[in-house]
Amino acid sequence: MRKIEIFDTTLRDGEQSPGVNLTIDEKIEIALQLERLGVTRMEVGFAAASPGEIRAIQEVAKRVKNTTVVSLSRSLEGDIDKSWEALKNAENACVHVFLATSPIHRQHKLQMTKEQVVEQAVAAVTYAKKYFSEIQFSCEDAARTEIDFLSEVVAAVVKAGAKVINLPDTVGYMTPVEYGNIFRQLRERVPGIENVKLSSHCHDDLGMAVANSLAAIEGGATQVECTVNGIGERAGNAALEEVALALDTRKGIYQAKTDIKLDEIARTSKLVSRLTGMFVPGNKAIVGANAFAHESGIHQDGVLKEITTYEIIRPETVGFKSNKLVMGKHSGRHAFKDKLEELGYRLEREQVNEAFVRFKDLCDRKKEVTDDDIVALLDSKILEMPEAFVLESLQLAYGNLSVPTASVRIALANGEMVEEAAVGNGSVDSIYKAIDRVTEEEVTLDDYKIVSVTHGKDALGEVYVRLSQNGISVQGRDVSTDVLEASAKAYIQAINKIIARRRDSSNAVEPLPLTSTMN
Ligand SMILES: CC(=O)SCCNC(=O)CCNC(=O)[C@H](O)C(C)(C)COP(=O)(O)OP(=O)(O)OC[C@H]1O[C@@H](n2cnc3c(N)ncnc32)[C@H](O)[C@@H]1OP(=O)(O)O
Ligand SMILES: CC(C)C(=O)C(=O)O
Ligand SMILES: [Mg+2]
Repeated sequence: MRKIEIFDTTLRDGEQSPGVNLTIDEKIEIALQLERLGVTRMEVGFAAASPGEIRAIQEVAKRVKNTTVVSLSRSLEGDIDKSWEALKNAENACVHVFLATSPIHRQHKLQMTKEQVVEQAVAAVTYAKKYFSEIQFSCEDAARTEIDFLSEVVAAVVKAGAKVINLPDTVGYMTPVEYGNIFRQLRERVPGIENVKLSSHCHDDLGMAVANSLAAIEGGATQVECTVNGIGERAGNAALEEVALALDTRKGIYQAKTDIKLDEIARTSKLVSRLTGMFVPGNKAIVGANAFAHESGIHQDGVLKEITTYEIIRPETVGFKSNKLVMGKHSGRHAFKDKLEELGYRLEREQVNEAFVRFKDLCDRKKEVTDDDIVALLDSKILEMPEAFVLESLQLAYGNLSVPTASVRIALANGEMVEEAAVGNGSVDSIYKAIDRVTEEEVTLDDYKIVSVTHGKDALGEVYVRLSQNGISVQGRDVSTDVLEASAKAYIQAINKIIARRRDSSNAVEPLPLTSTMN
């Protein structure tokens, strides 16, 4: 079996998804889960993008010990210096230097000749050696680069000291046969290529990112770059979970294995979805809500007789748990703690107690509490920030022929209670106007999404909002059986985040309340 290394770029290319902007704490959160998932490398950001990005990479690098932490850099000394600043305390660090090689990018974007591209790529790799023992070089838009020139650039950067060569299909243009052949041809043409790792990086513009990644493996790649849930620039990147499961399920074909702990996939997917606000469609392979659901009679008959008639992967394989303990109002602390451990959380006694109170509160509102409900409760707790405002109560007067009126009672940090009411163009609008009157914050609501995270009439609804104020953009989320309450809490959480960011423009990292002990 060949070993395939998984290079996760959820925190870099994944964060390039429009509307996604992770805080430092959120990046740490996801990074720790990626480490548990078993990725070989994780690209945490692009250090030169901002001082906050450098701090995020530094904070992740402090905590992650078993995975190589990567920062992306243009082929510029200044970018490489910043990556070093971000990574110098990492246990295992790698700089990922890139330069576009295709004619379109050379001519229109870089306005450089072939000779200048080779020269700048070599100079960058040579400069990076000053700091880093592990250097990955990417020929951006490799897939649309003339094969002779691609071979020339790769030969030059390998000679200069690059240890990993990544050949991205930056715009998702390739077919599997074409992309696999690029790897085959480079292996034939470039002297010394057997001494470096070859890596794929595929985008999903034509829906072929995973197929192309697998074709790259067949062509000789030993590293695959991908993101959780396939998020990323434009249509996204190859989905990590799909690559991992394709290799595992069809090992007879690919003869390859990864270090991915498959049963951590469901948890990782949920965490990334919640923190990025990029919801997973129901029909998404491996992690969609319907990925293991059988709806039609003939299928149901088949799986009842023999599960493999319609199921090629067991849900447990990727960490979807079967409900062994039924949790509800009559459950005690022991059963709850057992359930948390079954779901993969290892919490301190105090944290269990705190979660238990929230669980009991939910039981009063919901007949049966499912595993998803509990994970949602814990994840919403993880997101809590220092609170300038706390919603105490919410009342809404609504009728289909009258204007909705919301009244809110909100606790301020000094303990004072403030009440306000407002009318609006709908229930949510009236709630948000009443909250604005209390907080006196001028914010713009850039995005509002609502999804059902569990099933049934009393299902938990998750609300996601994105707010901005003077260039600061934050997300807020909350989960509740009452979507209007969740809407109010998500909005207040986002306002609290804006205040925290503004107050602490140096952006010191808050200790993580729960997940540092999540298993
Ligand atoms: C395919 C990918 O995903 S690549 C990664 C994309 N990710 C990002 O861009 C996110 C982070 N980016 C940023 O924060 C900003 O773009 C920065 C800080 C890096 C640069 O900002 P600015 O200095 O304002 O430049 P801007 O982004 O407008 O333009 C990019 C410049 O870099 C140049 N450039 C692009 N790629 C490279 C490269 N690999 N090496 C060297 N220069 C490059 C462009 O030609 C352009 O140069 P010009 O200003 O001389 O025309
Ligand atoms: C920076 C590179 C690796 C990239 O993201 C791409 O080419 O898509
Ligand atoms: Mg990319």
